[in-house]
Amino acid sequence: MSSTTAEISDVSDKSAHCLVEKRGHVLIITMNRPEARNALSSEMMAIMVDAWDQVDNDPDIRVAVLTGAGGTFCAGMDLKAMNRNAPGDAFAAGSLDPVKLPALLKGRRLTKPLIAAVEGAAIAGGTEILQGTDIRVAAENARFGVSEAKLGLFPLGGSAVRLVRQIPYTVAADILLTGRTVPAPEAKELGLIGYVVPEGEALNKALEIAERIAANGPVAVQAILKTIRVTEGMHEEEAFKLEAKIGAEVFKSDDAKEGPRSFAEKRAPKFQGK
Ligand SMILES: C[C@H](/C=C/C(=O)SCCNC(=O)CCNC(=O)[C@H](O)C(C)(C)COP(=O)(O)OP(=O)(O)OC[C@H]1O[C@@H](n2cnc3c(N)ncnc32)[C@H](O)[C@@H]1OP(=O)(O)O)[C@H]1CC[C@H]2[C@@H]3CCC4=CC(=O)CC[C@]4(C)[C@H]3CC[C@]12C
Repeated sequence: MSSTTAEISDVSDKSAHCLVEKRGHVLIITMNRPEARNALSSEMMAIMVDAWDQVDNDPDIRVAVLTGAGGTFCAGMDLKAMNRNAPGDAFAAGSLDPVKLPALLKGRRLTKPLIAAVEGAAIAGGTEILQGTDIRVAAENARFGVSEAKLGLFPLGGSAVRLVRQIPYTVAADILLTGRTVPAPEAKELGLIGYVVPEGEALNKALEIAERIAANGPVAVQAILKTIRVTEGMHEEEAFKLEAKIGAEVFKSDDAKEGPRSFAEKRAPKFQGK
């Protein structure tokens, strides 16, 4: 039995706004308010932060998958709750600092790969959190957008900074300023997502990718990810120095010995993540 199809080892309270499920080496985080199209609630975001901590701190977890329940990824911030509790008041009072929004992976990135599995709408906050993921799979019916401006809001989930770094400038500016919806095929063409799969298949495809990553050497995977993160935006020469430092450490690991040994012995590697 593969790691992701192994018996579920931990499933959180099914009525919670976010479900966290460990399958083998993979942690699946499911935004779970389908009746509100998985709009972000305080409870949901608190569970997400705990899940990110679990991903980073549990050495047995090698990959994480973020998805939404009920055929929707996420409809962004809970607009009804926002009416009751305007974020502007909290900003004015200084009780909330939007420089870092760890739930949305703004100002915080995971040390393990995070794969997004998107069905249906990923709107506003939904597309904002998507930009904090590493690999993105979407169903044919998926649609994206950073629609905050349409509501007179600012995309404080980080898109005004991040989107222009992830897709071509003019398209990012268009998406941010018009708030228009981007269908999955266009998102794939832009490189905002990497895979388009038939409706209902996003999670399966994401788990298939997760399994491939989980089968690789964890020390190498995490070092590659770290290098991508820390060298982002750096001059090449400076970046290569950091890359060399991080990369050379990998060669000291047991995993780096096990890989070539398994090849010579004509068997699958058994990586320990050390
Ligand atoms: C600013 C940052 C982000 C902002 C936003 O995301 S704004 C949200 C924009 N979203 C939208 O405009 C999408 C609205 N929804 C739709 O268009 C459609 O529902 C859909 C296309 C998604 C689906 O269509 P559908 O036909 O299938 O379904 P419907 O019939 O329309 O809906 C079904 C049902 O769901 C309800 N629904 C849908 N969407 C929402 C929603 N977004 N909110 C509430 N309810 C929704 C709909 O009403 C129907 O219900 P019914 O009862 O039947 O009517 C923010 C990102 C992060 C924030 C920070 C987080 C940390 C902080 C904490 C704080 O306490 C506050 C400050 C802050 C720092 C916070 C600040 C703001 C952010 C940065």
